Amino acid sequence: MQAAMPVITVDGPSGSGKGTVCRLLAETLNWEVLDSGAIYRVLSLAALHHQIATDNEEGLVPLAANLDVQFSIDKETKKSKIVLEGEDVTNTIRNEEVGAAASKIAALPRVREALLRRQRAFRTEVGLIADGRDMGTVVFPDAELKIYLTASAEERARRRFVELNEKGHDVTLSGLLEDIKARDDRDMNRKVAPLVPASDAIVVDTTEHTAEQVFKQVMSFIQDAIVAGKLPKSCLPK
Ligand SMILES: Nc1ncnc2c1ncn2[C@@H]1O[C@H](COP(=O)(O)OP(=O)(O)OP(=O)(O)O)[C@@H](O)[C@H]1O
Ligand SMILES: Nc1ccn([C@H]2C[C@H](O)[C@@H](COP(=O)(O)O)O2)c(=O)n1
Repeated sequence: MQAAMPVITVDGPSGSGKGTVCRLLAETLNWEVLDSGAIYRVLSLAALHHQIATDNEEGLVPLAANLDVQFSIDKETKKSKIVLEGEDVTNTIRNEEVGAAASKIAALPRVREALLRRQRAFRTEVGLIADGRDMGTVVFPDAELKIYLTASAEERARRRFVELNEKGHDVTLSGLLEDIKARDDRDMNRKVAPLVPASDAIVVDTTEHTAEQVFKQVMSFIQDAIVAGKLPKSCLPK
């Protein structure tokens, strides 16, 4: 039987820099990425399209189990592309309303259960970088390396403010801080798979560090894991 491919999990609250670090890691190691938040976001958009409320677990479970979504990498731009029921939703799923709805849907135990197999299926031919909230605790408890990124809520709101301002969105820092705190509260205090560091995760507070510094730090943890025999030396670029 073929051995399971190695997994590095990167969990943490919204705006802690998971997506940024995961993209850099995947490029460097030439591994696949599972953006599990995108799956919850796509489901919340599908629920909106099908007029299913975010607290209607009965209605959401079959939608989650049969979600017609494709994740791919655009060959020219090298950016990820997400198609839901034939519609390109790559940008639509990134807005704050969809994020908040995703966080509500994600609190429903049977919805999470229905999405488990789809997430685990990302562990295929090469190594996997898994980005989310419960990657190290529930989805890949046997991951070779687990990272938990965090940062103060104020810094995370500031980062989001800069990002959305650059994209021309009309947002306020105080509004974003409120949204981030509400999302933290829901994600950290739900009954199933709450956002907590796995007991064997390395916790990195990124508040005072640039994305490049955080990436370098995580690369040093990968080096340590190789020395400890947890990750194969072949995972590093020649
Ligand atoms: N260490 C950092 N310092 C400053 N800005 C950062 C840092 N890491 C990421 N950013 C910026 O902060 C914003 C949020 O980062 P990112 O999307 O990677 O966070 P995330 O944890 O994946 O959030 P979410 O869970 O909501 O998807 C982006 O604009 C990104 O460029
Ligand atoms: N593994 C995951 C990933 C995401 N969620 C939920 C909770 C988040 O607030 C929401 C959106 O995630 P984001 O794209 O901002 O990372 O989805 C979860 O519960 N478990």
